[in-house]
Amino acid sequence: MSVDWTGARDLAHRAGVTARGAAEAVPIHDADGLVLADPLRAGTDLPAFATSNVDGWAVRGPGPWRVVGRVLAGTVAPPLPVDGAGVAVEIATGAMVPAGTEAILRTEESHRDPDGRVTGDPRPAREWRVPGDEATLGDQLAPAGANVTPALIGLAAAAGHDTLSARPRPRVAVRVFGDELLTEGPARDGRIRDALGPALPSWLRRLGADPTTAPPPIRDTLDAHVAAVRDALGEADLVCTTGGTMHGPVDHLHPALRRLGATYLVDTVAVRPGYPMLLASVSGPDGRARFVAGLPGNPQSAIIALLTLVAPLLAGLRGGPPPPLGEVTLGEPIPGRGGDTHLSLVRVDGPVAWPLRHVGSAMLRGLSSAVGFAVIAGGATGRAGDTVPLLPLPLTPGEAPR
Ligand SMILES: Nc1nc2c(c(=O)[nH]1)N[C@H]1C(S)=C(S)[C@@H](COP(=O)(O)OP(=O)(O)OC[C@H]3O[C@@H](n4cnc5c(N)ncnc54)[C@H](O)[C@@H]3O)O[C@H]1N2
Ligand code: MOO
Repeated sequence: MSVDWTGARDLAHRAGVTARGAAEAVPIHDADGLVLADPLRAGTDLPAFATSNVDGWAVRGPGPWRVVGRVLAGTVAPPLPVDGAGVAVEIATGAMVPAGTEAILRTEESHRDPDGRVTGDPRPAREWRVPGDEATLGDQLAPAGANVTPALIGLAAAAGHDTLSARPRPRVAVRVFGDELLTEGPARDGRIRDALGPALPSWLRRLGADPTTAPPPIRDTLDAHVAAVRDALGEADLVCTTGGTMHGPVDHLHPALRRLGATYLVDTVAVRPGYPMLLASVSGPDGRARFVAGLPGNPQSAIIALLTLVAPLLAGLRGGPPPPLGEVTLGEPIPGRGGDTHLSLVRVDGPVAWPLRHVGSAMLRGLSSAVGFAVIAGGATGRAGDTVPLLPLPLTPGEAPR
């Protein structure tokens, strides 16, 4: 039974949330691209101690000030002594401000008298930071569910953390079905190049997964399919298969899933292209669910299945929200596909989306110059000027074709 396209995305995300593993303490150096499982809290006050913003003189009492020492960054500053006359210590940017400091005079705005004493007019504004200026111990710096970005890694380090609470990237195995597939050279003798095996790991990495290396295409026999999926389930949280989702003479995915005792979560989606996609779960040896995503063999349909089922599932497994949709205004009409959702490859120019050519489900040429798919809901038709959702391709900034 087909589910509608929005329902399929929701279902896949919820399946991921339900099956996600426990959070781990991941070293901050390995945490780039993960999702925070717990809020990030300040492990110290920031700054942790009163810290000079400038190179200069920390002074106490009236000037001219007698120099009584020097304090560099990385040391503990003794308090400034009380003296009838004024005293100063030379201070470096980043150094601890001695207790008793009343002002810091910048080096370039100070003078040394012939007797060595310091004179000058400190600026009225405080030239140092005090604990709590940026954060107080225990303050929430980022919520659970935040993406671990380079900026967040730096903040976590500054706030005293060696590890971050996150789930490791889901491991994904790819298995490509089809006796017609070549792994090198041009199409020949009725055979064509495997266009999915080489591309899927790169898409999967951009979706936050850790793809394992795909073996050569699997032979078109039921036994080979069962063995391939069983073997892949042993090494991964999710197995993405390609091809064999229909019921043709050598389409073996459904019988293989039956043999493996899989439970269907989604079996066909009311979307074009991509209709025969599926998502099933299999209980792993540890009792935790493992998943099989059946991506159709037509290459563009496979990418649609990846974005419809695999991306939300991975987001759920990683502890993140469902992947968000954008919004675009259609520059040209895009027909509907009857009761099915139509995903139409587009490029965008500002807020306006333009449909592309070469967008048949067996083609990849349109995909390679697209930023995503305009979503024309089932029963609707897209008119020029209509605002519709955009399903973006998971491209890193700067990668989007212009
Ligand atoms: N009688 C019907 N036939 C088909 C229907 C239908 O409704 N009734 N639906 C079509 C749709 S929609 C799709 S999509 C495909 C899905 O097919 P499968 O998932 O079973 O995939 P295959 O039959 O193995 O391959 C389809 C097509 O894609 C090529 N292919 C497969 N793998 C790759 C790859 N890794 N790289 C490049 N190209 C690949 C394969 O050679 C076929 O041309 O079914 C339609 N049929
Ligand atoms: O998924 Mo099929 O590509 O609708 O042609």
